[in-house]
Amino acid sequence: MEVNVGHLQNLSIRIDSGMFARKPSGSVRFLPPISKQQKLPPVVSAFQQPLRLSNRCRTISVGASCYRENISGLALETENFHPFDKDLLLKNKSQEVQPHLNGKCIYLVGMMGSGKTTIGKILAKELSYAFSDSDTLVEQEVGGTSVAEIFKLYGEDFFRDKETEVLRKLSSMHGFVISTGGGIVVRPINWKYMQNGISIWLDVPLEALAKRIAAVGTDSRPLLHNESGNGYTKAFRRLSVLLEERGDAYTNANVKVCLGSLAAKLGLSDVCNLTPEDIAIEALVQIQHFVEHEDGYCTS
Ligand SMILES: Nc1ncnc2c1ncn2[C@@H]1O[C@H](COP(=O)(O)OP(=O)(O)O)[C@@H](O)[C@H]1O
Ligand SMILES: O=C(O)C1=C[C@@H](OP(=O)(O)O)[C@@H](O)[C@H](O)C1
Repeated sequence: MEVNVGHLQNLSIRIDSGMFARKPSGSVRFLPPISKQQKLPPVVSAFQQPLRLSNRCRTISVGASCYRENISGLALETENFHPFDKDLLLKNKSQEVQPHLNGKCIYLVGMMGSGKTTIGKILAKELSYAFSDSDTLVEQEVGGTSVAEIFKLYGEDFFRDKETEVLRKLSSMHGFVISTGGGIVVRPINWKYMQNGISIWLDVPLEALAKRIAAVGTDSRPLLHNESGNGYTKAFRRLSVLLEERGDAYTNANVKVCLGSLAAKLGLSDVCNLTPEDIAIEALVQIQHFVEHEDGYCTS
């Protein structure tokens, strides 16, 4: 069997079945010569699996998951198989990155609805870290009062003070992935606390943010109240203003995961087609780059 596997930027390769070693699980691994010949670093796995119809799955005949610099993986061609084994890629990348973190906390920053909680939970699980959410910690500090109630009863400044206090406490911790509130970036002192860990900005286009928020409603997000119009329009309008105010602050993060660029890299026309796993893998790739520069270690 011979198949075409993908286009990694300008690179197009052909792989034939003689280069595969089959594993009992049904997945196959590339034998070493392929990476040497093609100067491709670790091609993590290739596999075949039965047709699964889902709007997140393209159907192809062979899946290959590979990693090359900041290209997380891709495969194309013919019929009936999932593009690549994201779970395996996620696991391998986490295992590669984890020892170099030295227990440093990971802070996810980004606008409301950017996926900090969703991606944070995946990263925590894969890195064997604990997961925490600064909004939840603030709520606990205020005797179990919800963020929306805190805003209503005590105002935003009170909330921000509590948020900073929570971050100060977290800054002495290890082994946590922390999903922060979208506005945490506005106070410079908060960046000082986050400097003890690695901060990751999830940069998501406004349209996608507004869609996600419209789908879940704005009840828990007081800064999105007081707007007229339907859910999407309300969220879009308010988020535009907030992004205008905060856009620069997010760029302080150590690492940026830009969903627009990631979708383009994976050949997807819309960021809405990116799965949380795609985004988590990209976050790990970018963390790895950051740690490499910081520590001078190299994985390839
Ligand atoms: N990659 C994604 N694709 C589609 N929906 C997502 C994605 N990431 C998060 N969501 C959804 O968007 C909403 C907001 O996500 P969440 O993780 O709570 O964001 P944040 O913590 O940044 O406010 C949730 O309903 C979540 O299920
Ligand atoms: O952007 C903001 O200022 C806020 C974001 C919210 O957190 P999420 O980003 O988790 O929704 C929460 O902290 C509060 O409603 C204020």
